[in-house]
Amino acid sequence: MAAAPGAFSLREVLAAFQACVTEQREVLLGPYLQGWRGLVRFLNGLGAIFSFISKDAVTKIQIMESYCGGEQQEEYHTLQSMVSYELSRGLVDLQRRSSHPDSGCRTILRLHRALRWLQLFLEGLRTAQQDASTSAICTDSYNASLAAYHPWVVRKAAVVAFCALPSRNAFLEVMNVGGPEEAVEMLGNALPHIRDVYGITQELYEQHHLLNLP
Ligand SMILES: CCCCCCCCCCCCC/C=C/[C@@H](O)[C@H](COP(=O)(O)O)NC(=O)CCCCCCCCCCCCCCC
Repeated sequence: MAAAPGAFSLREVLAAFQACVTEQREVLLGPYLQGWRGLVRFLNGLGAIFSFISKDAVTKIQIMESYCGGEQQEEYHTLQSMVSYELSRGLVDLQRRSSHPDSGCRTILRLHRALRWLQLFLEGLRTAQQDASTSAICTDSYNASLAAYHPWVVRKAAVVAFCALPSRNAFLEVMNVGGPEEAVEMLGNALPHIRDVYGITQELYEQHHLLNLP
């Protein structure tokens, strides 16, 4: 079953991550942020209990959009150009947040860590049994990724919110990609692109010692 015309489908959202990587293996920030916008829209549709998560994601997307549409927008065309621009101009707080608390580098790092959660979650969702618990898949993915960077109170609130997630099949249904088999197939096609974006970003941040920005 195809998604209704005009309906919001996660297929396009995940396709944005495919459009991120150029032939030169650079990551385009436009489609990257577009992908995140779509994910947040999807998250909002899951219920108000997730709004503390989507608010934080929106704040970070907006910070990035203001750079990408601002005076120095050329420098924010790709992740690579952003890193070299901000580092060469001393626009990144490396030890503690002070004069540049919202640099592009630290803001993308937060989304990058969340992308690892997304990758693990989608992999879990794709390979789990039909009757698996989405909230257990989500909790496991979170504990194996983002949780390490969050204080206790955020971890608690996140795990409580995950309990509100629908069952695996209902979740695949709200993705609006078609039936569960089609959704699983779409995830199989989308995941290599998400992994690719994650891998390129991770390598770039490692090279420049940016993985622990405050
Ligand atoms: C489907 C269930 C969705 C669960 C989402 C899992 C992620 C849980 C993250 C909990 C974040 C809580 C909010 C606060 C975060 C900040 O403290 C923290 C650090 O920022 P700071 O250094 O500026 O303080 N921020 C972050 O780590 C960034 C979090 C960004 C989360 C974006 C989550 C978007 C989720 C999109 C879900 C779409 C699911 C699609 C599946 C088919």
